[in-house]
Amino acid sequence: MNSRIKSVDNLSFEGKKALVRVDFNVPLDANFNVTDDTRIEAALPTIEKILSDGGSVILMSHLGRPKGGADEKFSLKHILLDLEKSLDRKVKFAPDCIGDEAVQLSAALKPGEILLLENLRFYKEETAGDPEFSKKLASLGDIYVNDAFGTAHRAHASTAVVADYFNDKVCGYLMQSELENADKVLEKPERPFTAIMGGAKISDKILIIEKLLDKVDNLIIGGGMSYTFAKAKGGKIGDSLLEADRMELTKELEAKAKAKGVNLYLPVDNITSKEFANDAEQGVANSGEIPDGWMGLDIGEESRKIFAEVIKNSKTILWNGPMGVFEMSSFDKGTKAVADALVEATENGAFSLIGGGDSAAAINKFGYGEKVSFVSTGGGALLEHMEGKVLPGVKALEP
Ligand SMILES: Nc1ncnc2c1ncn2[C@@H]1O[C@H](COP(=O)(O)OP(=O)(O)O)[C@@H](O)[C@H]1O
Ligand SMILES: O=C(OP(=O)(O)O)[C@H](O)COP(=O)(O)O
Repeated sequence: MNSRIKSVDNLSFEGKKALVRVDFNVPLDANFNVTDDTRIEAALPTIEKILSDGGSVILMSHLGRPKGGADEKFSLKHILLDLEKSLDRKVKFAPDCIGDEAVQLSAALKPGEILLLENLRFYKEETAGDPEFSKKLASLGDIYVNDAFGTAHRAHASTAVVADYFNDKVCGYLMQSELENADKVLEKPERPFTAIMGGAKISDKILIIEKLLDKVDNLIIGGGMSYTFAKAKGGKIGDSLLEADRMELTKELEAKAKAKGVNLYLPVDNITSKEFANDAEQGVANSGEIPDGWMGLDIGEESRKIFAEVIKNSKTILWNGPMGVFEMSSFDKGTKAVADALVEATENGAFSLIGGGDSAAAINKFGYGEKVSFVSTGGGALLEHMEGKVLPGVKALEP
């Protein structure tokens, strides 16, 4: 981790009010119930540390991407009960993240008490990184703590600019462990090092794939993005996902992999379907031989075997993006096979890091959360960190 930044362990919070940026951007169902509380649970150690020092905690976060002011749908009060249950404590709520009430509630906080502020993104000044807005937030606390790794790639008021107004600014335990685990993969990984990339879009992941070619021994590409590779080679992909404007790029990536001596594995067979539906008619097709009217929605049995073998023989594994439409049980076998191999490799001593919202959801769906080395709470943040970009939320904590 960046040796210039301090963590919560370097300070005592006794008698202090800590303004803590967390990433409580969690998924909600139609009734506004939290469907995955991983990010809430992940913030608990930092909160507990501050409270046990004798401090109080003011939590601030965004939820979703509200447009144009306060919007009930994106209120953080939807997560309040979940947070209280996780902490086993009462949490106060400020219905506005700045203003008189927030100031009064913060000022009245006693040691051991927690206040949650309403969604920061109800103000456009948050994403704009407005200094005046940042100053108002800063006035609520004595010490700034950033534990929002999932949002550390954003240079927003609460993730970066606010730090300018504090002498004491530190990272929380989650931020610290996210950075340390990413570094295990980035710096001197044990070999063989295998990266598994999947998911829907090449365009989202192109930078990281290029960067990884300098580091990995094996690169496995599955999921929706693999069909653009197949099409670029002259194959037939039917109605499978295609990013036509990225076809040239896939050829360049293949050439780069070859030049760097990286083994590139693409699916050799696919589970196909007539429709994007769990119960639609299914088939199997070799890669590059998917008939018109069919789409590839998962990797096939032979691909699963090949990928699993490579993964099981690896000592460092990075996984980002599912192998198929794992949300539907008919198309989750490729993703499950990769997850199984990853767990086996981890049991045999490999270090496995899983990043990306959907890969983490897949790991949790299969009940493997505790069986892999580290599941990152970051999607975009992890990828940008791995691409070698300096995360604004981390940079802001430097003295
Ligand atoms: N063959 C495919 N066709 C269509 N969608 C796919 C396919 N394979 C994977 N996906 C979809 O890709 C999505 C995940 O992509 P992405 O957001 O890039 O992953 P992550 O969040 O792990 O980074 C999932 O919703 C999954 O259903
Ligand atoms: O969920 C998040 O990012 P992710 O979807 O990349 O994991 C973060 O909370 C950042 O949210 P944003 O992408 O709206 O800035």
